[in-house]
Amino acid sequence: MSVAVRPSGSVLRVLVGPAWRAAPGVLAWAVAATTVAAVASATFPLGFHLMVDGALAHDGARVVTGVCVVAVLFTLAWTLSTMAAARNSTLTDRVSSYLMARIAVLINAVPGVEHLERPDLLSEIDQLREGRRTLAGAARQLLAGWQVAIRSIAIIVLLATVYPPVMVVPLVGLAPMLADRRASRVQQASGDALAADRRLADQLFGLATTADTAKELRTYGVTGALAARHSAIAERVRAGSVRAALLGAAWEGLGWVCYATGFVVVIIVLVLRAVHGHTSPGQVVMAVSLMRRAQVQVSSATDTAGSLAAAVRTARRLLWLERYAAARSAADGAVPATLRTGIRLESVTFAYPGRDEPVLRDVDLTLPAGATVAVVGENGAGKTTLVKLLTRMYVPSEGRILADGEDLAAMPADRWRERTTAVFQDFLRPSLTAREVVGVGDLPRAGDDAAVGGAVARGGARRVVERLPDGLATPLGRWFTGGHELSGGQWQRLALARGLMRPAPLLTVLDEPTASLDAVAEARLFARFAEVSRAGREAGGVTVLVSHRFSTVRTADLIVVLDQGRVAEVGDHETLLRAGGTYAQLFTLQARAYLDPQ
Ligand SMILES: Nc1ncnc2c1ncn2[C@@H]1O[C@H](COP(=O)(O)OP(=O)(O)OP(=O)(O)O)[C@@H](O)[C@H]1O
Repeated sequence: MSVAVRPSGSVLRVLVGPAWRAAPGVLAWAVAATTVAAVASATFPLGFHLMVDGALAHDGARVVTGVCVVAVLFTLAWTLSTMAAARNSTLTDRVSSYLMARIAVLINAVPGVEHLERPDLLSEIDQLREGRRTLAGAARQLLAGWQVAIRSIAIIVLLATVYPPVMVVPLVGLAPMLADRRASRVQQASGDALAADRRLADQLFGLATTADTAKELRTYGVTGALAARHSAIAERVRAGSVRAALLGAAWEGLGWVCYATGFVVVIIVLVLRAVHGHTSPGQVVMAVSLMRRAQVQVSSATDTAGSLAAAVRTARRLLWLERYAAARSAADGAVPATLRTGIRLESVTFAYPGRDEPVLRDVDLTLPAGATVAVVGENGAGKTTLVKLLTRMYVPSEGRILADGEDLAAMPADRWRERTTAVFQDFLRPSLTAREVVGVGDLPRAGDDAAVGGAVARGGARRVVERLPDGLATPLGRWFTGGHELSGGQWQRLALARGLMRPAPLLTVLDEPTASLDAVAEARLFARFAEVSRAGREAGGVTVLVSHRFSTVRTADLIVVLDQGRVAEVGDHETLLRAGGTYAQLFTLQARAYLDPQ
């Protein structure tokens, strides 16, 4: 699937809509002020014509009128332009904040995580994020374009009164505009080609400067190699950008040479007409002033066109994201209130988008209502992928997943997720208060101390909270001044408590969330999750545990062994042990290692 950055919808809506929504009053004021300032600034050379011809004809009244015209129009134009510039920057700031919020909402409105894992979609999102400021300035650029249009019309009308063929002078300005568009396309192609490298360089920089990764990187002594790799990629990005900038500058230079040639020819024609008495000296002065102003308009038009072209590209990316999110949020199937039969996977095959090789193949499986199910298998067997399908982060490439007969793919993902809870190996460590860190597991009850306290107790995190200086009100993490940092195991316990916030979930996923706990603590915690799940038996919730620890796995009602994306064995501990297959071998190996660590 290629990224569709070619929307048929209204780009103009995305260019102007955010400004109208973010600051309608400021926008209306800016349009009025810009219009009046543009007319005033374009017509004041009329005063030069009156002054020069009045002086040559010794007509004092005309000279005074000319001076008044220049003074009034010039003052009006400057005052309004200055005020409009200040308001426009407020407008850009407000639109930028609005867009930031909008982009965040849209990224999160996409039900799955494909757009956050696929490099080509990530590039689009990165460029949208980076281009946000340019898009925020679109209303300002459109106003600048409007100003240029008004001034250009006024200039053309005044030039026509001097010598009609001179009206075409502003047309010569098309050359730099076209050249500028060409330059902008060159820059965009380069930006697109370098996007992946840029992201990689950012990621390497982040790795080399973040505390989370510092320990491991220093232990392996890879910081030097990392810095060298970052420099090499950054250099590649820099060289590519410079090449594109030079090529763009060459196109722009060519456009301006064409324009300058036309300008010189027109001045020669006007001077010759004045020498032969076809044009008054005042008109020549006015025409030269107007032509100079026409040149400024062309320059503004090219600047505006360049910025608008960049804004249009970002607008198209925003439209793409809007459609991408809408297309993936269209499901309206019902989410069962409780599970009676359970969750069934029917011939599920799944390949990550852009990959040919399936990660899961022909998976047929029933996870009975109320059961605790352990999923085991070697690294890369597809356990986390199975969890991603169950939590609706992805939909199967083939086959279906049914919750009491209802297809998960037909349900709104957020509605299904409201009835699920999960704790992952790479769980969140948000810099929030302890209450919020746990409470976000069920946002509507995040401020309910009884609910949070209950989850803390069930998650085995009571002692962690008791040791905090301000209990649940203690800010955690290193981003807060005075934030209290926790150990890996303490964070993990809070993550588990978070996973226990939701009442009666239909699906509880524990994807190796207990790596920082010892085997006994893990077994105890899983038992607690299973207990919670059984306590809400009337909801029929299924608990899925991904673990490499067989001491925990053996307690599950059902054990699924995955091997290279296929279901190799299914059954309870006793059955699988008796069958003497992969599970029995792995279990025996691990049990022996525990009993005889030599
Ligand atoms: N976002 C992704 N895009 C492409 N391929 C992926 C992605 N995530 C995982 N894979 C691939 O899918 C396969 C299964 O990965 P998965 O994470 O499901 O395995 P796992 O059984 O959970 O492994 P582990 O025990 O190491 O956690 C692997 O070969 C992996 O490379």
